[in-house]
Amino acid sequence: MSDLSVKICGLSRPEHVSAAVEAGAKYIGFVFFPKSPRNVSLETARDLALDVPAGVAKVALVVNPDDAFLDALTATVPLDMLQLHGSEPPARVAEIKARYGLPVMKAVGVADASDLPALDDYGRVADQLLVDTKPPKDADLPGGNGAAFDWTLISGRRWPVPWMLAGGLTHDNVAEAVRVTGAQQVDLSSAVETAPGQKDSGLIRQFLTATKAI
Ligand SMILES: O=C(O)c1ccccc1N[C@@H]1O[C@H](COP(=O)(O)O)[C@@H](O)[C@H]1O
Repeated sequence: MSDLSVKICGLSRPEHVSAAVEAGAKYIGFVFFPKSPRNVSLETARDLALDVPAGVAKVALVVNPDDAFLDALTATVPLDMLQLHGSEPPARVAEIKARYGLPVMKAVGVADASDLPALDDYGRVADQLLVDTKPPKDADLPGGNGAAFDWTLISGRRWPVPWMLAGGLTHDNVAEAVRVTGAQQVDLSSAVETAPGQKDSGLIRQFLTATKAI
């Protein structure tokens, strides 16, 4: 039995939250980014979050948020973690941690070796790292594009905080991704959808079943 922790991100319907929780996901992610097909309102996220049992972390994915938005988010949605998926510098990560008292996971995009020092920088201030594929400069979304990076870039690398692997993970490639990187946590969105933003309970179960065989 695998000890791999799985985060299913970009959920917007109660049946998909239930499918993820029942299949063993340890983190549930809600996206607050208007350009994303997975964007949810504060009220939708609140209602979904209220159904998530203790022991499963409710994560809000935000992109370069200002304090006014974070004030409203944290006042409305019961959360266990903030995921910063924009270009927030380390000082802003530290400021958000201090202001809201929630653990912060910082996403860092990787395309080549020049992206790796940022992981050390953020590893000094964030509670967790999310090692994701760096999007192309002209991409609409800073993540959630279903594209993997060269996992050998982080093979054997470790940071002083827990970390998740993300970017183009599927039920077919997750075992190899874990073998190459040594990840103990993984995060995904696109591969458990039938179209952008359309989650599928069967695909969610299929992914979690695949991780149990690792
Ligand atoms: O999913 C989104 O719409 C999204 C929007 C803005 C920033 C990040 C987003 N998704 C995150 O991207 C990674 C990888 O996703 P995928 O499996 O490659 O689709 C994951 O952390 C998502 O939470």
